[in-house]
Amino acid sequence: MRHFFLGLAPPDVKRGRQAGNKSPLGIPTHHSNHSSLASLRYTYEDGKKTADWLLANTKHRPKVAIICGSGLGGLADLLKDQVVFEYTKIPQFPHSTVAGHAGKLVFGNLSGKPTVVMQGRFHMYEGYPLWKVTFPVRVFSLLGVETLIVTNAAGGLNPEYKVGDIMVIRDHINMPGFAGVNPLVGPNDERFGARFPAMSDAYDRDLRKLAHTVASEMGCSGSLREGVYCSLGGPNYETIAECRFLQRLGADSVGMSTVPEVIVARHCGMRVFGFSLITNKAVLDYETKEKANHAEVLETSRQSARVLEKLVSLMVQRIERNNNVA
Ligand SMILES: O=P(O)(O)O[C@@H]1C[C@H](O)[C@@H](CO)O1
Ligand SMILES: Nc1nc2[nH]cnc2c(=O)[nH]1
Repeated sequence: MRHFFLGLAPPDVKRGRQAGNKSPLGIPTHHSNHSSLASLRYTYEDGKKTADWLLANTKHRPKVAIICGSGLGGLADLLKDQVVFEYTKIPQFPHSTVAGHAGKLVFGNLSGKPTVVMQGRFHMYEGYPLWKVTFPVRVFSLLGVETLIVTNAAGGLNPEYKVGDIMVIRDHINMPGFAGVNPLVGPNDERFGARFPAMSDAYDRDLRKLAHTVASEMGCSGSLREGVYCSLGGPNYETIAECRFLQRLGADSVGMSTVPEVIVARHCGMRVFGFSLITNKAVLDYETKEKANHAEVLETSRQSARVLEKLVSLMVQRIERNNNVA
């Protein structure tokens, strides 16, 4: 295993056409108007610079990328012939700030397939704008990744779901998107994708089918669900009224991530598959004393991670080049 501690100070993010004061996360603290905010983003060239740096520092050429949810980073340990980069050492990469997100990018072979795994993702509630949250996905696309697998820890809204169940994501509800909070807001660079991408087929049908096949071969189809994931901004967990509202909207699980990554991946033509691990039941009853908390989320992830890891690695084994499933 090789670790990179090259001591490179991450170069400054492009600030569009605007200079200004910045917070420690590189987020501007003063904006003159909305349009200067919209032009503040990584450019295609920024993504290329980071991708080229990674390609120069590893011989791996991944076709599959996996983003690990809270407490689910153990998946990266299954990779053979690892090359590990700390996020803090990768030019322009944001840094992880949440417990259960190690902040490492791991390249290697998973089930014999060249794969890159994010041990830790970025969330809007950490103070990152969505163009930063989703930067790694564009870097993956520039690395040549064709398939993105996302995992997350989520609250179960569907009354049938139990803690420890794994939900194949069939579809999502982008709650912040209803208010215009979307990673694709701002000038569109056609080199990544079209101005108005469709999202009706965001989660690949063949990969969803494959997940059910693999789960039944593993003998765990009883705890495999399929449903709709709803993403909120966080960081607070939901009120009871919000949980009831989301249930009525048709959401089966609720979390604080994933959707921006999926939107950006679909925008640049990647095939997407996702799992929610149901780490806690959403609180729907005013009489209960139960409350969601991150320690419980991490503990459930720890207990159920092995099954999810096996599911993912068996699925990767069957993903062929050019988006086929073996
Ligand atoms: O990164 P994910 O979506 O797995 O993490 C979830 C959402 C919050 O970050 C955290 C709350 O417990 O878990
Ligand atoms: N928003 C939200 N995110 C979660 N992540 C894990 N559990 C939950 C939850 O109940 N709500």
